[in-house]
Amino acid sequence: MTNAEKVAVLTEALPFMKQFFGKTVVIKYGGNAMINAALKQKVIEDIILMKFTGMKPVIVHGGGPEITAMLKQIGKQSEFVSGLRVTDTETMEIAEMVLVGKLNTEIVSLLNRNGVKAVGLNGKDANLTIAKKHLATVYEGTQVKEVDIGYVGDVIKINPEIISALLAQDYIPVIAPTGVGENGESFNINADYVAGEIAAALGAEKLLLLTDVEGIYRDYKDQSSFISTLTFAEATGMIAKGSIEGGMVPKVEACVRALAGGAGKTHIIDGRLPHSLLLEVFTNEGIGTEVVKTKGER
Ligand SMILES: Nc1ncnc2c1ncn2[C@@H]1O[C@H](COP(=O)(O)OP(=O)(O)O)[C@@H](O)[C@H]1O
Ligand SMILES: CC(=O)N[C@@H](CCC(=O)OP(=O)(O)O)C(=O)O
Repeated sequence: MTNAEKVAVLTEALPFMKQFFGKTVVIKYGGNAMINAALKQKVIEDIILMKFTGMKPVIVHGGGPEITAMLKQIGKQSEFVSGLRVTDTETMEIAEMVLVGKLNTEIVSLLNRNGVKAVGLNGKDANLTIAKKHLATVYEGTQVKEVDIGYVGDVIKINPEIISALLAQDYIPVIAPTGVGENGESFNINADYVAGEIAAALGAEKLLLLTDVEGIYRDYKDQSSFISTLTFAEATGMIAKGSIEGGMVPKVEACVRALAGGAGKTHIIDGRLPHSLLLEVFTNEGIGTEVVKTKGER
């Protein structure tokens, strides 16, 4: 790279550094970018760079594949209904061990070893994520049924004071996707939903969801149908039509929820691409699919 090119990269980043200085950015970290060690290090580096350029990153992490692997080790098969893990008492215990005990502390430790101050939280800390039982919607022919899938939770309230207190003191909060019920019971919540609710509760400038595809496709089977900007209304329409399926549904719903709750902009980006966070935040083109209230904002 020539000196002129190096300067161009830095000057291109400057307006974004100004725009996001002091602003809260929620990052949902999961999927492939979390399993692969080399990618993990790059995500951590990006978050640290974002922090040192003045942003206030908040991390919400997943860990679905790791929960599945741990359940397999104890001889338990994972079962999903409408993309959500059927969670009996034993599964809940394992999910909490993996998400809170293992993955949350791993991410916190990686950040701390790289020069920032990170603090781990789960839904029970300071009553951060209040939840109630989620009933899964299942379609059988023309019939729609609601099914009890155990300790799977819907967020009913986020108490963001602990996050705000940590951000004010320069810490990076790292949040595991569990919730607490009215009787103190634990709930397993899809991490995308937790990220969407947290972005809404904080009125975050941005919600960035890392995934294992480039972004959203109008038709998932047709790679040329990639969409770079989608409005709130278009996204809701695509879910209703069934053009967004499986693991992408909670992501898009999380974007819609975050925007409805007051977040600025939301992005679904490719976690397989090294430094995808930096490319999204600090370049004119950005990457991935942005889901926005109305077209034309930046
Ligand atoms: N319209 C769509 N555009 C892009 N991906 C889609 C679409 N519909 C369904 N998908 C699926 O959603 C998946 C992303 O969800 P998931 O695998 O749960 O992500 P992660 O593990 O990163 O949280 C993609 O790999 C893809 O198979
Ligand atoms: C209810 C439910 O399905 N919870 C998820 C929580 C973890 C998660 O969401 O992890 P990813 O973001 O890596 O998929 C699960 O048990 O897998």
